[in-house]
Amino acid sequence: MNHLVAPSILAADFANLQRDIELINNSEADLIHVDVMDGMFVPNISLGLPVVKAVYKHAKKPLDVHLMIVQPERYLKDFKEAGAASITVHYEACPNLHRTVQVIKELGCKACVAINPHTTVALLEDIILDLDMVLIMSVNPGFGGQKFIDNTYKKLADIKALKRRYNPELLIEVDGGVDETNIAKLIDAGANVFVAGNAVFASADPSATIASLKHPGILSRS
Ligand SMILES: O=C(CO)[C@@H](O)[C@H](O)COP(=O)(O)O
Ligand SMILES: [Co+2]
Repeated sequence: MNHLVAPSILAADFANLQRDIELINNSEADLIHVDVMDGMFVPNISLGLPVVKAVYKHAKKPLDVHLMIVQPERYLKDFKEAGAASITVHYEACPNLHRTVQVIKELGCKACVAINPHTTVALLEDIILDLDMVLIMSVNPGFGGQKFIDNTYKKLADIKALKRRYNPELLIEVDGGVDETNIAKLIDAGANVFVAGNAVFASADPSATIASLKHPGILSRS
């Protein structure tokens, strides 16, 4: 399949959020990545349900909601109602992960589990069959603009092997420090959904950057 690009609005201008949503709408982006942080699971607070609802009102692309919160099962229905097309919960935040994943699917959302850089891929073996997508964190969650962690490539090799064995349709998302310099190598390593925050919104021409993430190897800038 062709890979998907999901700009993260964490790096957007929150005072001009509608403008930045329209920018994504009119770009080659496939998804809109929404980072929800609670100041507990991660040392940062970002945005919550009212903002997700406001984004959904203007979004023409599916919302890929990444919950970096403790006990995310408390809010799954709320995020579905706020407009989430897919819901990502963290392995590290869910003691009853199987039940949490079933609830996400019963709500009609795509179910995704994220793992932090220190969490080994092997821990996903008994849940992978139930998932639509796995998110490999390539930075420690909590902040945009961090340096990509190279061990991600090893983790991609591991998740690719599990995917081949148990769930060939599984999507593999990479989140953190993705940009025009590493996306081609990440595609080669087996990832097919790419979150990009700073690479997009800190660039001079965000739409052109999205286009070049969508077509790596092709010079999309004139
Ligand atoms: O989930 C997170 C951070 O915790 C991400 O989605 C960031 O928003 C990605 O930002 P960049 O590393 O691409 O700037
Ligand atoms: Co994210």
